This record gives sequence, structure tokens and C-alpha cells, in this order.
Amino acid sequence: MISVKNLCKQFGSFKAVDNLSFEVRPGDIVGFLGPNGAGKSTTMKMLTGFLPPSSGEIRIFDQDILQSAKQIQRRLGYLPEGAPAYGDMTPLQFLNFIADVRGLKGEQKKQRLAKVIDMVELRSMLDRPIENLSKGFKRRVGLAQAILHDPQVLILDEPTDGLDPNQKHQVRELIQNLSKDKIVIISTHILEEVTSVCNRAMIIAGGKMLFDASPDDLQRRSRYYKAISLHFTQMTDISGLAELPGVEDMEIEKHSGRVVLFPERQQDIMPVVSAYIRDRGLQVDRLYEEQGRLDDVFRQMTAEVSE
Ligand SMILES: Nc1ncnc2c1ncn2[C@@H]1O[C@H](COP(=O)(O)OP(=O)(O)OP(=O)(O)O)[C@@H](O)[C@H]1O
Repeated sequence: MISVKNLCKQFGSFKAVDNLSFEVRPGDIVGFLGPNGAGKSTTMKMLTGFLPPSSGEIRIFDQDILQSAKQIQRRLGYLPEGAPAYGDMTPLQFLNFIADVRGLKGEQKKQRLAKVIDMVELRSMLDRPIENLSKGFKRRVGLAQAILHDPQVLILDEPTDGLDPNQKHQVRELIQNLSKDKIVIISTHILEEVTSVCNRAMIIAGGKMLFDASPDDLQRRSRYYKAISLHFTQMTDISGLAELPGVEDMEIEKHSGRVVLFPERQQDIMPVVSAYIRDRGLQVDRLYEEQGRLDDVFRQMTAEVSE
């Protein structure tokens, strides 16, 4: 378990991380979200013992990170932002080196290297210098070193940054398929990544925690949650839709002509909307209930902080 209490990091007079407190349990895959400069990487560096906090406490498996960094780091995998260091090494040399540092030996070392190289599909690039690899392959090398010793805690700073859509999908699957008793914290700017991979979402901005709950809860905060989107086949008088019981607001998106009906207090307005359309014989080519738009919630929450 990870337990963080009143964590702060100050650079001069600037507070990059401001009084964060949270706990993460085995089985949690946490999506760590926030705008640029929110304090995600700084928090991750502190969690992994690479940056001392200005104040507050981090305990991992009941040990204090300041007093027991080495013991904790043995059970922890970390993918920092950017590319792996040692650019003149090949991925194979680099991963061998990391395996040695991690104390892997003999058959176990061979097996883990083979498994991880396959997991991140790195086999075709094993003998080229890391500095000559594309951004996506550098990222895979970083990911491979983080999971090589099969750690119980994985801290991944933007693991899918620079990957193409296929690779992104693959890395998300890899994270989901990790054994269920691990703790995983990933920072990302991709909101869909949180719904597809994580069972918990944390949003920080200005170093402060704004939200900590499930991705579904996050989606429910969107004004689009349970909104009805519809598109009419022909121009029609639709003013009556805005007057329907339970409909709070109606917007017409200029570029697409799509009509969005927002419900009052997340009510289910589909039945009244469908009945209205049916009774008047209106021609609709698309009609569906929205799940909530994450980018909308994210913007709304983080804008409040920067105002
Ligand atoms: N060593 C440092 N010295 C001074 N300021 C720093 C240092 N490291 C980070 N900062 C500042 O702290 C703030 C938080 O940075 P951090 O890298 O943690 O943000 P982030 O949420 O990871 O952003 P991004 O999404 O852009 O990676 C930023 O304003 C950054 O400029």
C-alpha cells in the first residue's frame, strides 16, 4: 500500500506540489491527470524516492521513503518522463545492465528478459543504439526496464507518450494484464486512457488534488452525462424539444448541426424525447444518450483552479 500525507514540494518560493494526501491499494490502477505543470512528474519523482519532499510523508509497504528508499525501490518500477539515459547502449545491453542492477541472475534473468522484450515488442530493435530509435521505441525500452523485475508497484510517467495508436493500445493491454495485486500509477494527458485502463482517477492542478474517484464518477460530472444527442435528416422546427419536462437546456452545434439536449439533475429524458419525435413523425438519422465527455469535465475542473 502507498500512503501519502500532506505532501508538499517547493522549488524556491514556488509550490509545485501542495498538500497532497491519498492512499493507493494493491489492485488499484490510478490515472494521474492534470494540465501541464500540475505537479504530476514531481509527485511521481517523490513517490519513487528520487526527489525529497519539502514536507509531508510517503510510506510504501509501511516503510518511509526517506528512510528506506533502497528497499522500496527494489519493489518498484519507474518509467520517468522522456527517453532512457545511456543512449549509446543498445536496448539489449541496457536491459542486461538493468537486470544486473536488479539482481536478476542465470535462468531467471534470461526468462525475464525474453518475456519483457516480447511484451513490449522490442525484438526487432535490440541491437541498435537507443539514441537512434524512434520516440515510440525509446518509450518501449523505458517501459521494459520498469517492468523487468516484475515489481509490485509501477509508477509510469506518460507511458504511451509518442506511441502510435496500435502501440498505445498494446501498452494499455499490457498494463491491464499485469497481475491484479499490483499498484499502478500512470500519468497521462489522454483522458480515454483513464476510462480504458484505470479503476481510479486523480486530477491535480496547481499541485492540489481536485478529484479522486472512479473514472465513471468523473464521467458523471460532465454536463453531457445522460444528455441526448440527435441529428435531424431535414431542417425541422425543434423548439418544442427545449420545453420538454426534464430538459434543462438545448444546444445546436453549428459545424455538425447536432442537437444536444441537457437533462435537469441527470434525469433520464430519453423516453420523453423519443415520444416527442415519434408523435410528430420527425425524421432523425442519429439519436443516442451521451456517456459524459471527459475533456469537458477536465477543462471545467482545471479552469476553476487557474482562474
Ligand atoms: N527542478 C525544478 N526546479 C524548479 N521548478 C520545477 C522543477 N521541477 C519542476 N518544476 C516546476 O514545477 C511545476 C510542476 O512540474 P511537473 O513536471 O511536476 O508538472 P507535470 O504535471 O508533470 O507537467 P507535464 O504534464 O507538463 O509533464 C512546473 O511549474 C515546473 O516548471
